[in-house]
Amino acid sequence: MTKHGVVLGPEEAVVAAARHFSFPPPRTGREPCKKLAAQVDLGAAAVTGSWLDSMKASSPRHRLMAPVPGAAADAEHEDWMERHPSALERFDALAAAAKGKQIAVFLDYDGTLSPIVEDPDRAVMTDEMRDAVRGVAARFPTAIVSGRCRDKVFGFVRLAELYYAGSHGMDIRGPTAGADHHAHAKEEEAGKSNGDGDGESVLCQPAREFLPVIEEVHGALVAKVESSIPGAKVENNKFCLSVHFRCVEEKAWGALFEQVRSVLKDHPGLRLTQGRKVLEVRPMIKWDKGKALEFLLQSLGYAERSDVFPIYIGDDRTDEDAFKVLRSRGQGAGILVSKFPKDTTASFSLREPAEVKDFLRRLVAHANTTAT
Ligand SMILES: O=P(O)(O)OC[C@H]1O[C@H](O[C@H]2O[C@H](CO)[C@@H](O)[C@H](O)[C@H]2O)[C@H](O)[C@@H](O)[C@@H]1O
Repeated sequence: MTKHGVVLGPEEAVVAAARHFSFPPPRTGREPCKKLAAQVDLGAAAVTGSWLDSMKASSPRHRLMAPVPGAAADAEHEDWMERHPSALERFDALAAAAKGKQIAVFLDYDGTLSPIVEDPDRAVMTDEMRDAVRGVAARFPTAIVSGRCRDKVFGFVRLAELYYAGSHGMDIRGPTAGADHHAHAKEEEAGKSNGDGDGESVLCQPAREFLPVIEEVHGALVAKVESSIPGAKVENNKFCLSVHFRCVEEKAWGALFEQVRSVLKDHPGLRLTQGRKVLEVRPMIKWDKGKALEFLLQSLGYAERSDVFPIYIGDDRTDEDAFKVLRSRGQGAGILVSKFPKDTTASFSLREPAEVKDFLRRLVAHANTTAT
């Protein structure tokens, strides 16, 4: 067995059974949260009002569910936690479900490995979190799957042994150092490499042809939105763009949306989606974090295997595409990072990045005690 063929340990199914916990938690049909599409097509929902509602709902202050007072809110939260239990509290059950299987770990960045902050350029990761991710990567194939430009997220994480899927999975690259579990990926690379001129080998860039239009729209958005809406910030994520409104007064959100829409109306090849206080401009291709997850599983040689246990941890609507892939494969565990009840396909929850760090450490500790 390679050091990554670690088998997670024994017995905990008994504990899970004692708690009447099924894995993954079933859909009950009583999910009360307001339905929020992970991605909303601009053309289909080109009504400022509905976008504004959606933009407000991306703020915890506005919550994602109809507001309910006091005790009712507590009951609602409890009900949500029952359907999306803490991955830390149910760690033993999770480990039991992974027993004998090859674990692979997929991690979103913002809101998962680093706390959400006002300035996107300052969303740094702590050294403790880096150590935890390093520990996981030494045990299991590990990938960062982020909306950020790949270089930028690498700049934050700085671990060469990981896979990186930047630009919402539209820019995937394998490890540049220190891993022995990448034989399959290397083979894939030979067939699919798509050099980007920087001398690095790239595994997958399905939106390459959109680079010029993304550049053009970036310039137009900076000129139009940043200059007229105080606090707005346009971030170039290479194959997609982020228009941040975290620091924009709420009364200007409608104007910001209208300006973005006016720039995009001349570019039917692009679509608009939404994240946490951010509008995301993306190529109109069928590619998202879920596709990136499938691509990575395929590259690792895991796609057809039933003894694989992918763990995906993310906090945002765009991570739902990956959670859905796990649900439809009936494999692994999706873990949503959120303090608030949200409509999600994830099976488990963690409250914040600090809990993600604890979970990753626990995963490694457990692997260390059960490794043969
Ligand atoms: O997929 P992710 O790694 O979660 O990236 C999604 C977006 O994250 C960043 O924006 C978010 O985090 C910022 C820093 O905490 C925050 O200021 C912003 O409001 C959030 O939306 C990043 O800046 C975007 O480019 C990513 O698309």
